[in-house]
Amino acid sequence: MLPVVALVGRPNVGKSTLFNVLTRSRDALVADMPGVTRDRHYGACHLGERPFLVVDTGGLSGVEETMDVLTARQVRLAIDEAQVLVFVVDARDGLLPQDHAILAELRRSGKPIIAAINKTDGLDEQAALAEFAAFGMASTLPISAAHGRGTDELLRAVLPLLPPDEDVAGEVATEDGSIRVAIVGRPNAGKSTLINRLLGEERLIVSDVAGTTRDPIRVALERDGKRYTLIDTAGIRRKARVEEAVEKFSVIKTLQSIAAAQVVVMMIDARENLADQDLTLIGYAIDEGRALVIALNKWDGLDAYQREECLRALDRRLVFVDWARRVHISALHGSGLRELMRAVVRAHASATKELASSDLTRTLEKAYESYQPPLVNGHAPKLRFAHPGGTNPPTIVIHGTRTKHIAPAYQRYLENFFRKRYKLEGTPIRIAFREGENPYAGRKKVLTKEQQHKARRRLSELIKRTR
Ligand SMILES: Nc1nc2c(ncn2[C@@H]2O[C@H](COP(=O)(O)OP(=O)(O)OP(=O)(O)O)[C@@H](O)[C@H]2O)c(=O)[nH]1
Ligand SMILES: Nc1nc2c(ncn2[C@@H]2O[C@H](COP(=O)(O)OP(=O)(O)OP(=O)(O)O)[C@@H](O)[C@H]2O)c(=O)[nH]1
Repeated sequence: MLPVVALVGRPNVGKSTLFNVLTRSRDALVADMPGVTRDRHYGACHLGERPFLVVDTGGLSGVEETMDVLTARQVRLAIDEAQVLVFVVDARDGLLPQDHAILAELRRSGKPIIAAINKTDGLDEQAALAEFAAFGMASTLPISAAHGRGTDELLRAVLPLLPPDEDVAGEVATEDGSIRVAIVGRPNAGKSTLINRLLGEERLIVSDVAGTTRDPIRVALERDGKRYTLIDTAGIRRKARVEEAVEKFSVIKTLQSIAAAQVVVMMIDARENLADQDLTLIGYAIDEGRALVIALNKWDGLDAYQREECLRALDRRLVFVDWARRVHISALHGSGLRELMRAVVRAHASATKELASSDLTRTLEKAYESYQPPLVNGHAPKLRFAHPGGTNPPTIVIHGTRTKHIAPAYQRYLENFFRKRYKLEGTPIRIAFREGENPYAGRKKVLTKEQQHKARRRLSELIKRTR
């Protein structure tokens, strides 16, 4: 499972800024729960050699009476869930009594703590550090989250503290050739019911009480000659009650399951409206490059009008994942499951499809010929070669000039072109542009068609050898 690093500190010390640097996200993943005063952010950090989940806890005030009790409890749960705590303080404010109170609390957890002294830009670093020496901590690092300074050092300090990678189920699953499937969705969407159905036995306990499935459970499944490893997760709780604390908890589990899977089955209760959380989860799965199938569950209880309304609403809100197959199922009665698993297999096949350089380049040429990117200062960006950059998700590396100026709309056009050509259903596609790394770079000479062809072949051989 992805290890978890929690950012904790007073409000306004720069946790969100640091979070954005670590996750490189423009739009942080916000788990918005009704009745929760402060949102928490979750995101994956892929900067080091090992990815981890970052949780921006939203802040402890250190003064119990003045703060929302619920918020404090959620921060504590994040602390419980994390393997490493990054304690963020503000060098400009100096050391405040609240900082001491928060640190005392972090220490009670017994987890490794790194103190990040933020906003040291424009300050004398040594003087800033000296003040916080009173913490008596081994790992105290000056950073400037806003300027991205010191964050590499922070990563270097965090990585050795992460638990060893023990995603055994994941490895075994890869070895035995099974498809790792995460079944995610809000509480009561029917995740456990679906798994029980697929397995044909009451292996998991299903209950009407939201929140019966606490931990990710992995189960092997063989069906129609295909092998799967199913990952069931706790749903994201919505009840504004005592269990709310557990709600936040499970966001982490859900994200860990998505990270461990190859295909995500997003379960949506067709009797309920699509919630922002559903979209948030889909967005996270796409960001992580996971293949995706959308299962509209509880289709059994709907009349024709309700079905139509449901589909219309989905069409409107899920345009950004129009490549993901939607399957209507009834986990309870077992209908639609064959189609669901077929969609999973197809999505997995697309996500892991091997694409050939020569063919990719030909497709790129076709795409470029039929529609060219708009001119930049009177020059058209040139796209010359394409080669595969990896699978799950399929990644296509395109070499050319002025690629920095290619608009997102054109990138989407290319994505769609490649998607159609290779029939990539159910998986996101990544396109990466590279400047000046092609064999023509620096050459003035205009090559003939035949020379171009030769050079392209040489390039693809080179790529094959270096991969
Ligand atoms: N000078 C300077 N300002 C910073 C730095 N990091 C963050 N800030 C500023 O500090 C303010 C608070 O930053 P946030 O990232 O929102 O702080 P936070 O801890 O997430 O705050 P809460 O969301 O209230 O808990 C913003 O105005 C940031 O621009 C830094 O490295 N240097
Ligand atoms: N009518 C109908 N009810 C269903 C269907 N699938 C599940 N349910 C019911 O929905 C309720 C919740 O199902 P669960 O499988 O426990 O849902 P879950 O997503 O695992 O829920 P959590 O454990 O809270 O995360 C149960 O009462 C199920 O019987 C379905 O296809 N049709």
